[in-house]
Amino acid sequence: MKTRAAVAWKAGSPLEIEEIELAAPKQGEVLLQMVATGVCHTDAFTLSGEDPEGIFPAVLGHEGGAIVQEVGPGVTSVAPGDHVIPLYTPECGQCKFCLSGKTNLCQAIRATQGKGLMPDGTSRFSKNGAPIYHYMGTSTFSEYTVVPEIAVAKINKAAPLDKVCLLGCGITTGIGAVLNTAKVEPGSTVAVFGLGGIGLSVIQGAVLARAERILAIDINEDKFEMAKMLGATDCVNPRDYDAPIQDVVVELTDGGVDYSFECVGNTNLMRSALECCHKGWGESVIIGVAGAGQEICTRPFQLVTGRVWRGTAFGGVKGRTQLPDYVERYMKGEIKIDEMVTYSMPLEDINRAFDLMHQGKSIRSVITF
Ligand SMILES: NC(=O)C1=CN([C@@H]2O[C@H](COP(=O)(O)OP(=O)(O)OC[C@H]3O[C@@H](n4cnc5c(N)ncnc54)[C@H](OP(=O)(O)O)[C@@H]3O)[C@@H](O)[C@H]2O)C=CC1
Ligand SMILES: N[C@@H](CCC(=O)N[C@@H](CSC=O)C(=O)NCC(=O)O)C(=O)O
Ligand SMILES: [Zn+2]
Ligand SMILES: [Zn+2]
Repeated sequence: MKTRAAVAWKAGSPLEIEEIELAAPKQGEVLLQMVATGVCHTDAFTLSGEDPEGIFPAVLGHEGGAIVQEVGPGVTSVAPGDHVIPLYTPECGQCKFCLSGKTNLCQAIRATQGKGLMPDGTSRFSKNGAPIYHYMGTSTFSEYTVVPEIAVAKINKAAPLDKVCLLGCGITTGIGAVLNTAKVEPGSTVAVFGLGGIGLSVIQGAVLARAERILAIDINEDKFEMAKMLGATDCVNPRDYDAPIQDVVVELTDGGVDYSFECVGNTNLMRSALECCHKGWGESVIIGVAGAGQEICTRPFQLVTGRVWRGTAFGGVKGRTQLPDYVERYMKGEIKIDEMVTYSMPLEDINRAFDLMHQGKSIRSVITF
């Protein structure tokens, strides 16, 4: 069949909207009709050429809300008409990682996913006979996409797909980082570095965890209003101070925070986030994704004296078993999504969504098909 998609032909160039070919789902795969997709900073990161796994041409996008159109042979857990969120972190339930009880990082199809291919080692997308690669196993910047069955979470049909698509990455990642990865306790002091879709969702998570103090840190003060609305108790712009931001936070919090979260992808900020943690017990969670060749550093003494450095992907959330409940919590008003949608636009305008993100003017843009 044909599908209208935003194709990333090469790194650093705008996406091009065009009709491309999409082959039918094979064994264990499903064909999805995309209803909406968010645009996450990770899409921009890969498009920029900084992602060591970036491969072109590709159909990017990983924050989708979709309807199952057709299922391939052997698919039993979803049927045409089901509403789903595609998962870039699948859940097979059978691999060593899924069975460990220690991680959400299912590895059943990770090798082929990282090469832009379906589990059988081929792509379903093509143009004039030449392959176009998948992205993160989801490729949501297309009216139709094919994904593995283990990479969809079936959700409540009553949920608006143009909102809950954001649970496909940003909002779940931020909330999950607090609840699953850091396991923030009531009464804690939390610092959040970077107030985009991820950082603001960390604030939501911190509120759900009943943190007492939540410091929201960003160089773009336009983000402070939303941070306060979501529950931040203090907003801090590092540019207002001469001292390094970690020293400022330590001073403001009587020795440092219990938990910090880096939500930018800046390795200097990752160091600041670690070093603003309280001696003896403070824990810092890296969420931001940094480019090829970049490395983190700190004095080992920071860890010797009890600070802990962690990282998280998709907030440690197991998509097929846990994401449907995130949707229910949104439906009950416990998780805020509508407020995070700054712009909605058709696929034709998707490059504007990237521009708005780079200009710091959007939390999330949602593309509707
Ligand atoms: N680990 C995971 O599973 C996931 C990781 N990510 C990663 O998380 C990061 C954040 O994503 P997202 O929220 O979508 O990105 P956004 O671009 O929406 O938000 C980043 C925010 O950080 C601000 N910022 C930039 N530099 C600094 C600085 N030096 N100090 C403080 N704030 C700063 C930006 O300001 P401005 O407005 O001026 O740009 C912006 O407000 C990205 O690296 C993304 O790739 C995303 C999803 C999942
Ligand atoms: N491919 C990159 C790193 C990209 C990355 O870390 N992705 C996150 C999700 S970011 C979502 O917006 C992730 O899930 N990582 C775990 C994984 O297995 O990819 C690189 O090679 O550095
Ligand atoms: Zn993302
Ligand atoms: Zn698995």
